[in-house]
Amino acid sequence: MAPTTTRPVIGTVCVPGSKSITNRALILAAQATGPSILIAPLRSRDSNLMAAGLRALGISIEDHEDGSWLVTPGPVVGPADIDCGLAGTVMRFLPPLAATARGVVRFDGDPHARTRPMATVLDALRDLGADIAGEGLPFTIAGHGALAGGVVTVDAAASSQFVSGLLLSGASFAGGVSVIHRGDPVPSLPHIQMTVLALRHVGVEVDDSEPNRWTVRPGPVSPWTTIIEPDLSNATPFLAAAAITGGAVTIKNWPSSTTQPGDEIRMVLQRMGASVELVDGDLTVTGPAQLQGIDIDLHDIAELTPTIAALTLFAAGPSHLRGIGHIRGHETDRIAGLAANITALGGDVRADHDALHITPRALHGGAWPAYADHRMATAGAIVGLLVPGVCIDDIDSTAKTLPDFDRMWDDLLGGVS
Ligand SMILES: O=C(O)C1=C[C@@H](OP(=O)(O)O)[C@@H](O)[C@H](O)C1
Ligand SMILES: C=C(OP(=O)(O)O)C(=O)O
Repeated sequence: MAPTTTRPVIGTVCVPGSKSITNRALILAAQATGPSILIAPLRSRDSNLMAAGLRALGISIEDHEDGSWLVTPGPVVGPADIDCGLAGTVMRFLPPLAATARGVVRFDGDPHARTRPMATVLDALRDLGADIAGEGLPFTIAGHGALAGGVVTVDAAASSQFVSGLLLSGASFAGGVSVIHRGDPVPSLPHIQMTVLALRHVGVEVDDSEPNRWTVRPGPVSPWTTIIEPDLSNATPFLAAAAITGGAVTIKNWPSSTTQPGDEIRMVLQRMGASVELVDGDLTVTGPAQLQGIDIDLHDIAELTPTIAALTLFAAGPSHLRGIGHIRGHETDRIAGLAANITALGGDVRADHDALHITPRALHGGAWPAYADHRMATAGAIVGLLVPGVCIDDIDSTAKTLPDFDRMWDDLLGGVS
């Protein structure tokens, strides 16, 4: 049962490392010319699965007591069985590296993972010289110890991760890789920028001067000792708690500049009427007496949709969340899931093929299925703050990126700061 509150939520939260940065850093460290240290990496199901997958391929990843990971690269070898769980970053980022392995590498994942879009990555790898059986999870790569690489055309309208995955291992392909996108606009483009900047950081040459074309030159990857930033998307439910209750929540160590699209929550909350202040790495959101509705295109920051949808339920007027068609391929069909859950609580929501239109009205308690989706679960927790009797069936789904979510949420509501 989601905890409710009758008073403004006030407190301070430290959010663990970014999923997107941790899993990029792991893939890059696995290809480096020497050991890398990841300081404060995310330790969650998605990042543990990435680490387990790399270990299965022969990469050494040592756990240190302070929570850091020492990654020592080695030859990428099969046979290996890789569990992707429900992690998009594992299922799209690891196969390109596995395609350079010597030996057979089998991939599978959770039941719903088998329905997430995957064929684009596998077809692209085939075009680049890989020997693959399967069209989606489960699939098998018969690695020959090297991948030719070269130019490949993909339709990445369903996920930016198709592009990021190919680029992240491109320096290890014999001919590098040039990825050309043809199709509707690529969603979550800032996540590709995150990939490009991470590659440059480890000395890989990337040309992204033309829209919809990214070229990675083959060459060495430098070791990377880095402190992983907090996960800004995972910070959003805590900020939402302040925004809807007229409270004030501070997130520690908010980066002053970042490649994480989650940073855009500042703009969203401001547009909805909250006050947002970033001082010396502390981001504080103070909720207004009344939030305003918002009409916004979330194509670039679609990962934030569940949190923003929850916020809009408590606004003064209607909201329109547009450009989010591809989130039907996320952990669950998030458009359908949000629409069903909001409707079940008495809410007024209309789902288009690529948008949610929400008009606030009084809600009542009821079931809020998580559909194994961490962000659906945290969206339910936000709603439950002000709607007594919201029952989230699977709060443990938050372990995908934030295993401690329920304790952190309770601590915040208990006024621990
Ligand atoms: O590259 C990444 O780390 C991610 C890219 C985005 O995927 P999509 O492009 O499929 O939205 C985002 O939603 C996901 O949470 C993480
Ligand atoms: C879309 C998400 O995850 P994934 O990396 O599994 O695609 C997400 O975390 O919101």
